[in-house]
Amino acid sequence: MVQTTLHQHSEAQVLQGRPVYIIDGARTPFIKARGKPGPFTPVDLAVQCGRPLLLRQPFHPSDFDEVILGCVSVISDEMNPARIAALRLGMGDSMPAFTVQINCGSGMQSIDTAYKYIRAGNADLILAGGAEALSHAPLFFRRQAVEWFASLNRASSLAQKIKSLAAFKPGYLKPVIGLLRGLTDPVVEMNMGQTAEKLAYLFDITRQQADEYAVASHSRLHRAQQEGFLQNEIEPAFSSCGQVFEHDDGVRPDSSLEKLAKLSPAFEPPHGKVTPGNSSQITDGASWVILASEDAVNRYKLEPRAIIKDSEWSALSPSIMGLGPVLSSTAIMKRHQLTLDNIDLWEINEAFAAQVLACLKAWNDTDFCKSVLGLEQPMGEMDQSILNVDGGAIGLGHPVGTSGNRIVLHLVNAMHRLDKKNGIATECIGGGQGGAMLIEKV
Ligand SMILES: CC(=O)SCCNC(=O)CCNC(=O)[C@H](O)C(C)(C)COP(=O)(O)OP(=O)(O)OC[C@H]1O[C@@H](n2cnc3c(N)ncnc32)[C@H](O)[C@@H]1OP(=O)(O)O
Repeated sequence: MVQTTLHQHSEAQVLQGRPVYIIDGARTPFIKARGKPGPFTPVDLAVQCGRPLLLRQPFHPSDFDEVILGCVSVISDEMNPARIAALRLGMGDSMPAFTVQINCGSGMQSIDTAYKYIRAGNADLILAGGAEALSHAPLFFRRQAVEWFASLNRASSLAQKIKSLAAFKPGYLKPVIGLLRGLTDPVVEMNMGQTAEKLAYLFDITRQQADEYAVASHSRLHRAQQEGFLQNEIEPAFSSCGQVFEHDDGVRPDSSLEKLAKLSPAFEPPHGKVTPGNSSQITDGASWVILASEDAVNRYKLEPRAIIKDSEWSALSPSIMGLGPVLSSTAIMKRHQLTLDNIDLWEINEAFAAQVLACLKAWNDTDFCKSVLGLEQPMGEMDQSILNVDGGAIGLGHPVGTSGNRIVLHLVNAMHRLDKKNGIATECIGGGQGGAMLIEKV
């Protein structure tokens, strides 16, 4: 049984303040990390999609009040990537900018921070994004190697230097892969894939169910690409050596249950259910959303696309972090007296197929809904035809600091295309948290 309880902010605390609108947004194509640093750093990616986004606005880039950017794996040449991106985007020396990090929630945290600033009257126009280049995740030396380098550095005489050099062991050169460390929770000592395995076990998700979900995810994304549903959110990215990236390149249109069934478990061999085929991919990408107050809308004659109605963050054991969307979305639904059926479209970030399916099962589980969510009745079954309608991170990839931003951007676009009134974008967060936003089409 899952041991956690829903902690909810009070209604009075969250439902006051000025309306906050989503005006526009753009992202790069998501580019699969292929075992070596990709062509773009996080700031490069943020600038690639930020430039065309800013150029099409009726106001000057310096008219923003603030830039907020989510980024998990900040590289050492780009400390505070938000500020570097703002400067490279021509927003001016006086543009304040800060970077937020809440693991996989970072790209949504930037939107939520902007939402709360504007709602409270502290700002009128904010550029909020996420940028991640997982292909650039660092390699570390192990501790013994760092100590050896330090002793070599300290050696002042020739004799000391020779002594230090003689102490070198070839094993010191074996790197520690920063990405693997970053995707492992240090408190429960489980990597993210193992947390999905735990949910598969707790909620009895079969390998076939996870694979079926993954096949559907690839096929929805492929259809969205073919039909041009993603064209109004993707801006091409141009590398310095002339490569042009126009499409998300992780999609495998030929995915089938037979092919996926052949893949070995990635995290709990030999019997685990989480494989490379039903996990989110390791990917580079960036996304931005522009948020504005009513004053800014009137001042610049903007056309709002959506209004942010509410947001919620929740926390639970890191070992079951994948249930974060259930907690945070339910808190919002309770506050607005909504049921699963009242939400027209859902974006649940696909960290793992088993994790998304566990969320759906949790909402339909009487004991879970009673003991964890404090509900008399289960929330019920979600209609999967309104969930991740154009695929998700299994096919697209999951640049961790960006995905939360992308799902909000995409939800708004999908609500307009399908003429749907409201939607929830939600995600699980490594370390044991969840984030959700309730969005309404304007
Ligand atoms: C809070 C959160 O959001 S937690 C989530 C955070 N993110 C993560 O934890 C990342 C999870 N994912 C991973 O760690 C990695 O993707 C792994 C370890 C599962 C797999 O890594 P890789 O082996 O590099 O995966 P890769 O995508 O290259 O697939 C390996 C092979 O599987 C096979 N494969 C994968 N997907 C498919 C598919 N849909 N159909 C057929 N074959 C497939 C292919 O043979 C592929 O090799 P190829 O690309 O040479 O053809």
